Amino acid sequence: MLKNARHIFKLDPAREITDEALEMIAESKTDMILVGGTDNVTEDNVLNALSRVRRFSKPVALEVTDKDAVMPGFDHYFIPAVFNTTDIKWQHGLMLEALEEYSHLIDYSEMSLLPYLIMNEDCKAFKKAEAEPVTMEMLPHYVDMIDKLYKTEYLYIEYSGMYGDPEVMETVKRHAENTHVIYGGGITSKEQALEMAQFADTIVAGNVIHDDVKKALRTIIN
Ligand SMILES: CC(C)=CCC/C(C)=C/CC/C(C)=C/CC/C(C)=C/CC/C(C)=C/CC/C(C)=C/CC/C(C)=C/COP(=O)(O)OP(=O)(O)O
Ligand SMILES: O=P(O)(O)OC[C@@H](O)CO
Ligand SMILES: [Mg+2]
Repeated sequence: MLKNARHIFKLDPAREITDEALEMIAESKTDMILVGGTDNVTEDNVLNALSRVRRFSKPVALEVTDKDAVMPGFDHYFIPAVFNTTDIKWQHGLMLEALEEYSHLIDYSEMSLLPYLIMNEDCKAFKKAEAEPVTMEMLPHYVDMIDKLYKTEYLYIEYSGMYGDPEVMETVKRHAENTHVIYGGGITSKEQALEMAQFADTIVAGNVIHDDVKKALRTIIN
């Protein structure tokens, strides 16, 4: 489902969105809605987001950032793994804890690993995941490692909250030969969406749906 998506809206369950705005998002030409956020993600607000989005036919997936805020009903589940972390717990430690507790509930056919490189040093996810900066010198090595050694299905280049550097994305595109590249961060216009879509297989617009839904709709490139 993500493999065929060119454009995704990320809905933060911890942020407000009106019914009218949600309907505009869900009935738009975006390929998928991904529910996820870095903090204050709870069982209650994820359930609320799911039940509101489920009134529409748009595919909806959950990006799991808290093992206790997962529930049946999503079309797919993405499990983030931060590759530029300084603490292994953000790459697979918390995942193992979740598996230890919930393995009896897990259907692996509906879950995918979502490897992250978090580029915006000021964003919440960078701080939470105890990430370290990825320099231009190291970037090709990170991407080669993920693409050619780990051979992961996906690679998410995360600039959450700020528009990213096209030069970074051009380097990512050159080195990611097989992995499906997702770009997210600061997209608020069609021009930005088109620019990043040159380098990424999928682009994600998040905060703009909560800030200005009409602007958000203009980021759809499908
Ligand atoms: C019924 C059913 C399906 C049962 C499944 C059972 C179950 C509980 C399975 C759990 C599976 C599992 C292995 C879970 C692991 C969960 C886990 C703890 C993963 C670690 C998450 C992680 C690495 C978080 C770090 C931060 C991060 C990478 C976040 C993602 C990016 C993101 C959402 C950015 C946007 O954040 P936002 O809040 O919008 O911030 P801004 O201020 O910048 O906008
Ligand atoms: O919220 P924005 O900055 O659009 O970023 C989208 C997404 O990459 C966040 O995980
Ligand atoms: Mg956000």
